[in-house]
Amino acid sequence: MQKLIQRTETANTLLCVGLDPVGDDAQVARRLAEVIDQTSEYAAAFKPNLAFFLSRENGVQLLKETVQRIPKDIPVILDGKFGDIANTADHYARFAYDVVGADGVTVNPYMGDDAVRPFVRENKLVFVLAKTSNKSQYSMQDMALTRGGSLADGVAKVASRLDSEIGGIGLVVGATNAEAVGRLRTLCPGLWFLVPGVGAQGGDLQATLKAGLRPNGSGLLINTSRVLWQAADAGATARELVAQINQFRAVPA
Ligand SMILES: O=C(O)c1cc(=O)[nH]c(=O)n1[C@@H]1O[C@H](COP(=O)(O)O)[C@@H](O)[C@H]1O
Repeated sequence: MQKLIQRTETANTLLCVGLDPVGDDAQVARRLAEVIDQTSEYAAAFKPNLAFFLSRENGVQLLKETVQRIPKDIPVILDGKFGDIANTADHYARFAYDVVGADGVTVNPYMGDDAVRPFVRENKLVFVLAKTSNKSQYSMQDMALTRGGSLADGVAKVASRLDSEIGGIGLVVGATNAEAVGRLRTLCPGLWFLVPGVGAQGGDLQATLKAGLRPNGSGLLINTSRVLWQAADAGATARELVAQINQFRAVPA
């Protein structure tokens, strides 16, 4: 968390550069290097999505090389949406942190908090899926709990409790539903939110920032992946996104 806060403050950015590489192997290695080098200056974090690496031969090697190329002061969140019993989760955690060298992960909390705990380590970030950006998320995440609120609200409460107990927990909240961003911000005033869905999925950047920024102008990591991968000039696109985001942030005291 310290690394993330330090990076967002030093570089004055909340942009998370998503790395979802598509193309043939030679193209992909070249393009990954290009996107990382061009966007580093503007990146608060990088988020490689594991699926896009595992879908190719030598994907783990490519992922390791990708993480090694990222400047050491920028946190890397491995988006694996991991979620299994603690014994198995421990192996996913070893993969993410010890093999790949990530600073954080995304975790699916469906199996309960013992599926999340193995990812908590000193200086690591664990982003728990709460209200996702996809179209059919509501069929699960809006389900009413007998104790009140929705399943997404319940996840937010568990995440808050875990964070105060062991620290290092954030939420994944899609930018496609600004109202939900605001609701979860009310439930979890202090947590960092990883927010995908801006760009290719059509999320409303302005409404998301308005609903989710903490009063100090931080607390959100705005992710975009395809937009940067496909950009003719990824650096200029990242710079423009940071400028748009910073317009809505409170001026630091
Ligand atoms: O956990 C995620 O990062 C995630 C959660 C979510 O609710 N929605 C979502 O799109 N994502 C991921 O964020 C990235 C979005 O990519 P773009 O739509 O291309 O910006 C992909 O890697 C998704 O897997």
